[in-house]
Amino acid sequence: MDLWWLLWISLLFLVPFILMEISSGFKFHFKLVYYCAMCLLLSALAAPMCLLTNGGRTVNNMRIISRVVRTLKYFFGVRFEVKGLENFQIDGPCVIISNHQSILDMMGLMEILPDRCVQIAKKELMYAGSVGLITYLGGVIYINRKRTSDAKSIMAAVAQAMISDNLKVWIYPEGTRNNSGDLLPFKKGAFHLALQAQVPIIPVVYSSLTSFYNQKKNLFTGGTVKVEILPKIDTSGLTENDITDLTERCHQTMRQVFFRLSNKPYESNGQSNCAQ
Ligand SMILES: CCCCCCCCCCCCCCCC(=O)SCCNC(=O)CCNC(=O)[C@H](O)C(C)(C)COP(=O)(O)OP(=O)(O)OC[C@H]1O[C@@H](n2cnc3c(N)ncnc32)[C@H](O)[C@@H]1OP(=O)(O)O
Ligand SMILES: CCCCCCCC/C=C\CCCCCCCC(=O)OC[C@@H](O)COP(=O)(O)O
Repeated sequence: MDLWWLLWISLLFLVPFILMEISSGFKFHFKLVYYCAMCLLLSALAAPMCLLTNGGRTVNNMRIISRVVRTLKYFFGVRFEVKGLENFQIDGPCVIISNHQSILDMMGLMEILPDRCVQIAKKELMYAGSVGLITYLGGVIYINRKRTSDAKSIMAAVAQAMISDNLKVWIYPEGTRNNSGDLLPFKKGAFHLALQAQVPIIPVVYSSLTSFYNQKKNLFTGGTVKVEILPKIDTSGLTENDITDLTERCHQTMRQVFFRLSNKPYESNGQSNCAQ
C-alpha cells in the first residue's frame, strides 16, 4: 500500500514536469524549425534578386543578402547593441574573426557585415538547399575541415584573391559552433591567412546567447546581443614563427571582452588557447 502511495505521489509531481519538458522542448524545436524555414524562404527570395542584379557568384551579392537577413531579427525578437563600428573603416582587405555560438550567428554577422566581405564556411553548407545557393551566390568560400591540406591550399588562394580583389574575409576561428558560455581554443587558419596576405586582423565579439538561446535548456526566446568590434591587430612584419603567439593574443583579448559583454566574471583558464 505504501508503495502505491509513493507511486501516485511521484506521478503527481512527474507528470506536470514531463508535460512541461515536452512542451518547452516542442516550443524550442518548433522555433528552430521555423528559423531554418525562414532562412530557406528568404534565401529562395534573395537568390533571384542576386541573379537579376549581379548575374552570378560575386561578393556584391552580399549587400542584398545582408539586407534580407537583417529582417530576420524582427521575427525572432533578437536585438543587437553594436559598439566600435568605426574600427571597420580601414582601406583594403583584412581578416575578421568572431566567436561562433549557434546558427543564429549569421543574423549578427549580417547586422554589421562590411562591404566586400566573404565568409569561410564548411563545405556541407553548400548542400543546404536555397541557403547553399545563396551562400554560393554571395561568394562564400567552402573548406573541407577534415582535410587540413585541402583547406590550407584553398586558404592560400584566398590570400591572393584578398589582395587582387580587395576582399575582407570573415572567419570563425573556433571552427565550429559553441554554446558553452566560453570560447573554444582557436584554429590557426585565420592567422595564417592574415600573415600570408599581410593584412590586419579585426576581432569581433558577440555576448553569450545562453540567457535566451540554450540548447541544453530547450530555451529560445528573444533577447539582446551586445557586439563589439575591436581595434585592428597589425600583422605586418610577423612570420610563421609568430602564429602561435598571435593566435593566443587574439584568443585572450576576445575572451576577456566576451566575459565582459556577457556580464560574467573573467575566469583565467591557464591553458594554451591554440587548438592542438
Ligand atoms: C538570405 C537568408 C539567410 C541565408 C543565410 C546566408 C548566410 C551567409 C553567411 C554564411 C556564413 C557562413 C558561416 C559558416 C561558418 C562555418 O562554417 S564555421 C566552420 C568552417 N570554418 C572554419 O573551420 C574556419 C576555422 N578553421 C581553420 O581555420 C582551421 O585552421 C582549418 C584551416 C580548417 C584547418 O583545420 P585543422 O587542421 O583542424 O586546424 P589547425 O589545428 O588550426 O591546423 C593544423 C595545422 O595546420 C596549420 N595550418 C592551419 N591553417 C593553415 C594555413 N592556412 N596555412 C598553413 N598552415 C596552416 C596550423 O598551423 C597547424 O600546424 P601546427 O601549428 O600545429 O604545426
Ligand atoms: C534540398 C536540401 C534541403 C536541405 C535543407 C537544409 C536545411 C538547413 C536550412 C537552413 C539552415 C540555416 C542555417 C543558416 C546558416 C548558418 C551557418 C552556420 O552557422 O553553420 C554552422 C557552421 O558554422 C558550423 O557547423 P558545426 O557547428 O561544426 O556543425
